[in-house]
Amino acid sequence: MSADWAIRLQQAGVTYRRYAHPRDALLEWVLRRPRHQPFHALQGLELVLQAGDSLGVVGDNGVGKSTLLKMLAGTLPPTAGVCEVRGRRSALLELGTGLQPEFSGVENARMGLALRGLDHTAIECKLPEVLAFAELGEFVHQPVKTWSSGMVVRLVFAVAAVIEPAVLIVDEALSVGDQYFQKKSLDRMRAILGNGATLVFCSHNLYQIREMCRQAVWLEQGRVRMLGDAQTVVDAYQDNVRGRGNNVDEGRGQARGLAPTCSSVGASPRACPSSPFLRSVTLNRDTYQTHGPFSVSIRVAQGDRPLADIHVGIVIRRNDDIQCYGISTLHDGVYMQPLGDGVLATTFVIDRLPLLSGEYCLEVWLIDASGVHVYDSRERCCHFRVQQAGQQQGVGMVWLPHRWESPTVTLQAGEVREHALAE
Ligand SMILES: Nc1ncnc2c1ncn2[C@@H]1O[C@H](COP(=O)(O)OP(=O)(O)OP(=O)(O)O)[C@@H](O)[C@H]1O
Repeated sequence: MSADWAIRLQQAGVTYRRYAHPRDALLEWVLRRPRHQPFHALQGLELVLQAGDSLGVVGDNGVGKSTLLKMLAGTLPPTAGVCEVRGRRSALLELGTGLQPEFSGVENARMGLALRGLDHTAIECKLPEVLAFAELGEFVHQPVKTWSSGMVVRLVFAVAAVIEPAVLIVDEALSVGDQYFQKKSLDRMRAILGNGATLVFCSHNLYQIREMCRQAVWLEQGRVRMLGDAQTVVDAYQDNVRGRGNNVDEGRGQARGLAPTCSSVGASPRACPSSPFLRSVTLNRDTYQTHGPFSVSIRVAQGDRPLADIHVGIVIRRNDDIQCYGISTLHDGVYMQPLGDGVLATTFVIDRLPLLSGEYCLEVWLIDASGVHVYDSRERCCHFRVQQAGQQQGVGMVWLPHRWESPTVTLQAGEVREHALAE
């Protein structure tokens, strides 16, 4: 094992005490007799994370992800085994953890920095940076109990991020921030990683896990089901979820609910309603032929974002929810073209559509240059039908390029079967 480890778990576990009734905890303490059931939230975790590495944590609800992050953050000691973390750690856990609701934002920021080991001089030095990052304006002087959850996460992330931790631990909390702050936070996390810190990141947004993390761990009922490179682990987890017939958030969760889908507003099957960012997604027709041309026109508002920071991702999905294909301008290395008036446009073209008969729809995302942040999205929009000429094009979902190889046989009339069998 390399000496450069930042996190080391050896048979680590956490067992909670579960009480049938809240008063049982008090009675247990007073009577000195157990009145709880032990619940093993984490068991036998073995993990070594090298300094500078990044680990995503995935798994269903209630499998122990937050418990693991709390243990790594030091707020919940393991009840079994060993959990070691090297260097200054900073954690963004459940929303509002450690905040004093009656204190103002500034007072909470000071307290947060002190809890992370900064002395008075260092706190006063870092405080302006925290406040500038959080961008809360005059609200920082108000008690945090009057804040929205998005404002709370701004302050908590700012405190967690500005101290340049050796180990940064981020739980799902980021998802309550607005789009602007989510992007800012993800960019900051990348910068911290780039400076050599170690990251542990838990999210139900698997796209973000894939993009942010080199490794991932999949937890199941408090145990490690799989540990390895993020792509492999996330793919395996998604396969497992799909196998159970559930939908899994592949990364559009952030943008979910931002705008109505076509079907929900009863719009034309070929065009999606506009929104501030994704102005229009338009199909040139509503029925296509297998091997015929297919194109989608997309227009977006540039806003104040640089051209290089605006990319479009597109997914074709069949009506049984199978994702047929997804690609983006980012992955293809192309940029949208300005049309004037702050509008950018591109057309996604398939010259010979390989899809076979069926009903399909589109998903379109507007993403940034890191590929992590989603500015806007449309889900299950622009429904269309594909018709194939007949069985000669095959059965299934998609026509695959193919050929049949067999020895050349020259057959004479009347000797078809004998000759073919002799071969
Ligand atoms: N303080 C506690 N006392 C008893 N049981 C707890 C306590 N905290 C969590 N648990 C239980 O431990 C298990 C793991 O909880 P945890 O919050 O770590 O799951 P999670 O994977 O983060 O879930 P989610 O994705 O829903 O946030 C759950 O069954 C939960 O009910």
